[in-house]
Formats: sequence, structure tokens, C-alpha cells
Amino acid sequence: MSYPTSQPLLELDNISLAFKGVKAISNISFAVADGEICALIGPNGAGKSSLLNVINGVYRPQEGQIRFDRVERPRMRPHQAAELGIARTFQNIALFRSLSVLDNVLTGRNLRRQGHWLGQALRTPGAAAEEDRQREAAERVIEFLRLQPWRDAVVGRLPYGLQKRVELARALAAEPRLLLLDEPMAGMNAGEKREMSRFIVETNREFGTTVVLIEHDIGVVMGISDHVVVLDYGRKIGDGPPDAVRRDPEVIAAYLGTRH
Ligand SMILES: Nc1ncnc2c1ncn2[C@@H]1O[C@H](COP(=O)(O)OP(=O)(O)OP(=O)(O)O)[C@@H](O)[C@H]1O
Repeated sequence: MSYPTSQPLLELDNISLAFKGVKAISNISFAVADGEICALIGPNGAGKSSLLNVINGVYRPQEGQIRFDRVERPRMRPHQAAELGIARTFQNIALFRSLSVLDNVLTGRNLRRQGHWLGQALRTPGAAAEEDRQREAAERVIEFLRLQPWRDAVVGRLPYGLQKRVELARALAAEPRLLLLDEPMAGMNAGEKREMSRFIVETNREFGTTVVLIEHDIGVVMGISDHVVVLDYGRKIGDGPPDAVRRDPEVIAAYLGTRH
């Protein structure tokens, strides 16, 4: 449990985001400590996915500052976020459905590839050695997430829970410092959720990967998070260790209680 002692990896200061004048995020500030698992919770439409999109540069907020590893990143684009070590999965699975598990995981290695595309196209010895290195790295992730039985299976034919795990594998293949997971357990049964929770915790422990995840299942959130941030109508209404957030009257009223 790293919260709240370690240094912040990600700091959001007064972030506001509007779509055509309609505010999705209002003046949100919080910090994610290096090495922690931070959950973003809140009712539908609270602004959680929009906030992940701000963090990885898909949306540019109209107001506010973001610091990653204590360096201000005022105009981050998604590819810059990826280069900095921010990887992400999506609410609706975004995989190459007709490719195998291994090939999908290999796409997560693209940023880590050395050498020139021409070498790859001409299959020079250097390029072949590099290809072997990438394949070994992808195989290690497949093994870590116990996906070996499906490594050559076409992703589109796998059950939903496994596709979610492949998406996590692809994100991990990039060796991120910060992993953004948008509802990694949505649509899963209790057993699949337990399994996915274990993989997230193991990733965090094994590689020290900092995790920010959106999750609706409060039991899961309380079980795996070091830190919980609660959003409601685009505002932050709770921020702290899970036990404190669970007891916060405003959070109980807005989210855990009956207001919605
Ligand atoms: N691209 C967009 N254009 C216009 N409005 C948007 C866009 N994306 C999000 N919104 C609006 O911003 C608000 C926050 O949406 P967001 O998807 O971030 O919420 P959320 O907390 O992730 O919800 P959910 O749990 O349903 O995924 C909503 O009112 C939504 O309608």
C-alpha cells in the first residue's frame, strides 16, 4: 500500500473540460502516487471516461494543468502519452478482432521496437533478431496473464472475459509506468472479476505499475484500491483511502446511497 507516502506520478490541477459549452469535468484536482492503484468511481455520466481521455491526451482540457512524473505536460497528445509510459484499455474492447492473441499483444510492443521499418520489410538479420526480442517480450506477458492456451486463437472468437484480458496484455506489453483501465471488469461474472482483480494487483506488485481504473463494482474497488476518487456530475466529491471514502457522507448520498 503506497498511498499516501510515495511521490506523485500523476497530478491533475484544476482540470475543466467542456463539450460545446457543456461541462463534463469541473475544476478537478487530485494526485496519483507512484505505485498505487487508484479507482475512479461515480455514477454514469460523472466524467470518469472523459478524465481518462484527458490524462492520455485524447481530450485537451480548457483549463488546468497535468504533471506526469513532476513535469508539466500542457499539450499532451495520445502518442506522447504513450511514449511517456501511459497505456490504456477501453470500455468497449478495442482489439484487432481477426488477429491472434499473440499478434494483438505484439501491437502493444510497437513503441518498444528498435530499428527501421525498411530493415523489417527486407528482413535483415538485425531486424529478425529484433523481431525475436519483441516476440519473447510478448510471450512473457502472455505467460504472466496465463493466456498461453489461447496465444494462437483469433481474438474475435474468444469469450468476452478473455478479450478483456488480451486488452490488458496488449497494454502491459508496452511496459507502461501508468496503466489506465476503463471498466476492465464490465460485463464479467463474479469469478471473472476475481481473476481480473488478481491480474491487476499482480501487475501492480510485480512491475510497480501505477494503475488508474474506472470500476462500478464497489466491492472490487474497495478490495484492490489504495486510493479512491469519487466524481459526480463532473465534480470531485471524494478523494482518499477506500475506508475513508466509504464513510464520507457526501459520497454515501451521491453514489453509494439512493440519490441516483
Ligand atoms: N465526445 C463527447 N461529446 C459530447 N459530450 C460528451 C462527450 N464525451 C462525454 N460527454 C458528456 O460528458 C459527460 C461525462 O461523460 P463520461 O463518459 O466521461 O462519463 P462517465 O463517468 O465515464 O460515464 P459512464 O460510467 O457512463 O461511462 C456526460 O454528460 C457525457 O454525455
